[in-house]
Amino acid sequence: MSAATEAEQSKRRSLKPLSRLLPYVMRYRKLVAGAVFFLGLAAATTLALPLAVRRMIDHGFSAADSGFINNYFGMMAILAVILALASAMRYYFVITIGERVVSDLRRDVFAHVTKLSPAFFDVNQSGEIVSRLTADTTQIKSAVGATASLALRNSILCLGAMAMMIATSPRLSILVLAAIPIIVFPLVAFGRSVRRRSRAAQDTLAEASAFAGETIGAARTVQAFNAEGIATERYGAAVEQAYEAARAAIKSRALLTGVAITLVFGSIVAVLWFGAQSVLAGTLSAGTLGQFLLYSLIAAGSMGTLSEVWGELSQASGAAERLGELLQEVSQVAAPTNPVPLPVPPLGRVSFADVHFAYPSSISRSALKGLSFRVEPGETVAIVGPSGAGKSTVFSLILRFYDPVSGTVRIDDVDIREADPQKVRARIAIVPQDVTIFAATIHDNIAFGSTGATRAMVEAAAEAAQATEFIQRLENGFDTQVGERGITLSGGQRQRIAIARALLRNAPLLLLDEATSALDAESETLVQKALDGLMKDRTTIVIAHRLATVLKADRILVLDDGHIAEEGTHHSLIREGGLYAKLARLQFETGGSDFTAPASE
Ligand SMILES: Nc1ncnc2c1ncn2[C@@H]1O[C@H](COP(=O)(O)OP(=O)(O)OP(=O)(O)O)[C@@H](O)[C@H]1O
Repeated sequence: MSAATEAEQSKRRSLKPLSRLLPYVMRYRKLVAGAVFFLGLAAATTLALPLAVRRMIDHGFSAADSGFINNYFGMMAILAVILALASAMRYYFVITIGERVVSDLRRDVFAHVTKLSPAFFDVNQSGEIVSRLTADTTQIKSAVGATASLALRNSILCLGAMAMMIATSPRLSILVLAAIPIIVFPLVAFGRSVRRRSRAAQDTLAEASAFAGETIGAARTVQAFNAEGIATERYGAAVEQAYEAARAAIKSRALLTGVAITLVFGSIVAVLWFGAQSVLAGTLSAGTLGQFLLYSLIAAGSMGTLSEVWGELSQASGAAERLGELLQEVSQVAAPTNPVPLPVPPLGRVSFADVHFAYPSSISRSALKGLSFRVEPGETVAIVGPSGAGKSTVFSLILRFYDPVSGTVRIDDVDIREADPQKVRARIAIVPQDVTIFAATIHDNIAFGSTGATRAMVEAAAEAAQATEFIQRLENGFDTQVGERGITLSGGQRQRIAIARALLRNAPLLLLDEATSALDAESETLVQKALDGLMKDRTTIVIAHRLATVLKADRILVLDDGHIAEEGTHHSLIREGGLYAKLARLQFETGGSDFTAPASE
C-alpha cells in the first residue's frame, strides 16, 4: 500500500471530521437533552431486567410464593412499559435531530456553493457537487441520528453490562476479560477487510450512477445516434462490476458474522461451563449465573452492534470531511470588507484598462492581453472577432466572475474589485447565447432575478419582448410549466423569455451575446424587435454575430487574440481593409449570417 493510500485509510478511519457537525447538533439542545435522557432511561431499564430474573430464579417457583412471583412479574411488566416508552421517545428525538441537522447542512452547503466563483465550477463537476449535497448528507443523517444513538446506547449497555457482570461475579468476569482479546483481535482484522471491500463496492456503484445520470440527461442524443444498446451494455457492465464488488464485501461480512458469533458464543459457553461447575460446587447460586448470562449476552450483543456501527460512522465521517472541504472553499471574488459604493443614480459606463487575464484552470494561456476600451453611457458597442478571441471572457470580467491578473475593470468609474459583486451585478442585465430556462412557470422564468416583480410587471416585460402572443397560446399562459432546460420551447421563444427577463431587471448596462443559431425569418424579426426595445436607453455591449447588429452599433471593437485589433464603424473598418474587412468579406461570400465562425486564415 502506498503512503498516500495508507494516509487516506487512516484518515477514513478517524471519526474526527464528525466533530464538524457538533455546532449543528448543539443548535438543538432541547432535542439533544431529550434524546440523551430517554437513551439513558432505556439503557438503565434494560440493565435492570436481569436483576429481576435472578431474584425470581433464586427464589424458586413454589405455589406458596405466588404473591412474591406476581410482584416480580408486575415489576417486570412495568420495566417493559418504561423500556417501550423510553425507546419510542428516544427514536423520536434522535431521528428528528438527524433530519434537522441534515436539512440545515444541506441549506448551508447549497448557499455556500451557489456563491462560489465560476473558477470553482471550471474544475469541479456539478454532478459531483450535487452528489455531495444529497448522498453525503444522507450518510450524515443516519450517522447523526440513528447510528450515533445506536453507538451511544450500545456503549452505555456494554459498559453497564460489564460493570454488572463484575458486580455479579468477579470470578466469571475475569474469565470473560481473558476471552475479550481472543474475540476482538480477529474481528478488528476482519473488519478492516470488510470496510475496504465495501468502499470498493461503493466507488464502483458511484461510477455506474454517474454514467447513468449522464446518459439519461442526454437521452435525445443517445437515441439520435442509436446508442441505447451500447449505453445499456456499458451500464450493465458497470452494474455487474458493482455487484461483484458488493458480493466480495458481502462474503467478507458473512465470514465476519460467522467468526464473530462463533467466538462470542463460544466464549460465553466456555464461561458458563465454569459457572455451572461453580453452581454444582455450591459457590454460586443458579439465579446469579442466570443474571450473569443475561448481562454477558447484553454485553456481547452491544459489542457486535458497536462493531457494525463503527463502519457506518467512519463512512459518515468521510462524508462530513468532504462536505467540510466544500464549506471551506473560498470564493475567489468575495466582496471586500469595506466595499466602495457605486455612484447613484447609475451611469452605465464600462472601462477596461490594460487588462491581462488567464483562466485559473489554464493559467499559462492568456485569454486577454492588455485589453483597453471604454464604453460611454447610452452607447451601443459591438464586439466582433474570431472564435476564441476573448469576447465571452470580456463579459465574464464585467460580471466579475473572475478578477484580472493585472489591469482594471471599472463600472461607473469604480474598480469592480473594490465594490460588492452583488451590487455590480445588480447594474447588469445579460442575455446569453445559450439561454437558461428553469423547470418552472413562464412567469417565474421571466421574474428570475427580479425579486418583488409584480405580475403586471412580468406581463409588461413579456409584451415588450414580443412574447405575449406565444405565451397566451400555451395551455396555462404565464402559469405554464416549462420542461427542464426549457425543452418545451423553441429557440426563438427561449430568447424572447431571456429578453423579457433582462427587460424586467431594468439594469443600466446590457450585455448581449447574440445567438449564433439561425432563427426563421418570423422569429428573427420578433427577436430583433424585442432586442431593439431592450437596448433602448441603456449602455449595450453586444457580442455580435449578425451584420444587422454591427450596422446599428455606434462603435465596433474588433477583438483578436485577447486584444483590440481594430476599432471603428462598419464603414470605416471596411475601408481600413483589416481583420474586420476580412471577417465581413467572408460573411458576404458565404452568405451566412455569422461573423465569428470563419476563424481560420
Ligand atoms: N472557463 C474557461 N477555462 C479555461 N479557458 C477558457 C475558459 N473559457 C474560455 N477559455 C479560453 O479562453 C480563450 C477565450 O475564450 P472566449 O470564450 O472568451 O472566446 P470567444 O471570443 O468568446 O469565442 P467564441 O466566439 O467561440 O465564443 C479561449 O482560448 C478559450 O479556450
